[in-house]
Amino acid sequence: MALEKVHQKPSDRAYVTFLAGNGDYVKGVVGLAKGLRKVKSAYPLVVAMLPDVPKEHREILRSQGCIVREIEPVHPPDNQVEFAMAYYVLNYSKLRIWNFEEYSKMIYMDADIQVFDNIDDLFELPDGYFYAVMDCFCEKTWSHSLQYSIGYCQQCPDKVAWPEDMKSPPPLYFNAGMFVFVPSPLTYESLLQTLKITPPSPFAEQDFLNMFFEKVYKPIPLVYNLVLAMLWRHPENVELEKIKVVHYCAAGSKPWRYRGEETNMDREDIKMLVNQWWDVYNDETLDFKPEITHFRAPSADLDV
Ligand SMILES: O=c1ccn([C@@H]2O[C@H](COP(=O)(O)OP(=O)(O)O)[C@@H](O)[C@H]2O)c(=O)[nH]1
Ligand SMILES: OC[C@H]1O[C@H](O[C@@H]2[C@@H](O)[C@H](O)[C@@H](O)[C@H](O)[C@@H]2O)[C@H](O)[C@@H](O)[C@H]1O
Ligand SMILES: [Mn+2]
Repeated sequence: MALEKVHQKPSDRAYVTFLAGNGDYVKGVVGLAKGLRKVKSAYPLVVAMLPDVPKEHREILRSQGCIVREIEPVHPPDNQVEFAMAYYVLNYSKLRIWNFEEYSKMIYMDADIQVFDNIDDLFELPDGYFYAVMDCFCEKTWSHSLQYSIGYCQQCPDKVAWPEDMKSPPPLYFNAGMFVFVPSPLTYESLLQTLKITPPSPFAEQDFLNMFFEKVYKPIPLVYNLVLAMLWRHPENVELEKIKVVHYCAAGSKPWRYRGEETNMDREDIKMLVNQWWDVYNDETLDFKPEITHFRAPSADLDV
């Protein structure tokens, strides 16, 4: 009796993260893969990885159901700028994801992000905009900026107004650790060509993406990307129980390296969020189980 295989509908939507080096960010990717499974996301996780990611790490990610895609690095033009973190120069390679044209829409998330509630609804947002959560300028990492020296932050624009004698406040600025985008060869080529003539700046590809998408950037609520510094910089803007996505980007907050010693890392809410990350990472019931192919006999015409 012939058996027909029931196929899952192939998805042209996916989450995508970025992995470089042979360090411990691979733990972040495993955590993210398990977190997306825990919230029953309908879409796979693609990992855009640089050639320097070791075979062992690639196998770990494949065994967790990740779709592994090797990308070539993207280097910014030569520059004298000091990046806010020296390793940020790596992050320009994120731009390769715009070339994943087999996907109609993707959600990018850093490997130091965890998803605690299903956010698949973001895939239904109307095309034509670049969706991401607004960042905060109050951390010392921003000390190079005019905003920081004035004490201005877009998270509380009325607290310290932008000086009258200076031109209008800076355009809304997003955190590039999470965004909804449409892969497109045209956009990809334009990104790479524009990068060649754009002097690098302290927040590397995040600054570049903010400049590139300025006119189409549409903020989405911070529940979709809680930049941890918001907890102590703008607690009035945060309702922790409603947060869907946590971004462990504050210094010392990477769960897999957490020691609780850096500034603000001894906060109870930080300890709770780090423990929640570990609960997902250590939960073996969330490990990937290769899909059992469902076979079903074609509906036989019963002789009655
Ligand atoms: O050694 C590294 C550094 C960074 N990343 C990737 O680049 C992203 C951006 O770096 P990071 O999250 O540390 O920046 P932050 O959001 O903390 O500024 C990470 O989440 C990883 O996806 C990586 O894979 N290996
Ligand atoms: O390469 C630049 C990076 O810039 C961003 O991180 C920053 C930013 O959020 C600041 O506002 C915080 O103060 C800081 O802690 C944090 O590291 C993105 O998260 C990351 O993906 C990447 O684009
Ligand atoms: Mn990050």
